[in-house]
Amino acid sequence: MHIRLINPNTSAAMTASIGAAAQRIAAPTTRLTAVNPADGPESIESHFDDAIAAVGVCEEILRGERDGVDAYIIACFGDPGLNAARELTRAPVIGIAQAAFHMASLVSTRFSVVTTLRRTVILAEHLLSQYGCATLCASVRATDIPVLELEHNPSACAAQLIDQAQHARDHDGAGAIVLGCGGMASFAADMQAALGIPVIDGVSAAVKLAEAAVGLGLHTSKHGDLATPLPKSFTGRFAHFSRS
Ligand SMILES: O=C(O)C[C@H]1NC(=O)NC1=O
Repeated sequence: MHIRLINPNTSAAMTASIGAAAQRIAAPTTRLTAVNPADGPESIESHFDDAIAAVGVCEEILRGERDGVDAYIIACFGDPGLNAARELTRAPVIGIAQAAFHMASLVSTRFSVVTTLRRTVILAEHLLSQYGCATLCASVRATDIPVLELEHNPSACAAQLIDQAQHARDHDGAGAIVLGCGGMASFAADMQAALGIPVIDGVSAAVKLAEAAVGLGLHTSKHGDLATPLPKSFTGRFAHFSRS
């Protein structure tokens, strides 16, 4: 099967690290390709960034349809454009936040999210509610690490992530930790060894869930709200989205 990872930000270095993390966990028979839009935010750390990034996600889905992709992963913790992307394909589309929350719920009764900037906490809280996981989440803790700092200064970032995860484990009642960024994938194994509790990276969780969905012969439902969008004209910079 062919799984396409879409890093919705335009950081090529983060796309490469996401692809490498996915490759470490994918089945030998799974072909992985990792891409990012040419246009859009270099990192996604706000509602505005999220909205702009969703357009690039949809463009990458349309490219993937031409490439015969079997499943897609939206490798940004805000899951930008997730349901819009699902309208554009019959293939499963897995968001790393949704994947991580559900994977954490299989190995703990309460988990905490450790994420980047404080202002993104509400994005995670909105997704927890949207996915029906809010009652399973003990806390969402911010490290105030800017997303791209994960690439630039990993050792300092690892220390801050561990510190917040230890507080979540010792004071919030978390039995597991969800990493709140696609760029944190490479930290999961060391953090799990240091903390002694499950640490879930959404990229890895999404790869295994995508493999499972394809293996089960599941497709995105085209009945109701995720049906292919109705034919309509788009103008100007979005003209390429027009469908007859
Ligand atoms: O929401 C965040 O802070 C993390 C999110 N932003 C990004 O550019 N990739 C991510 O996974």
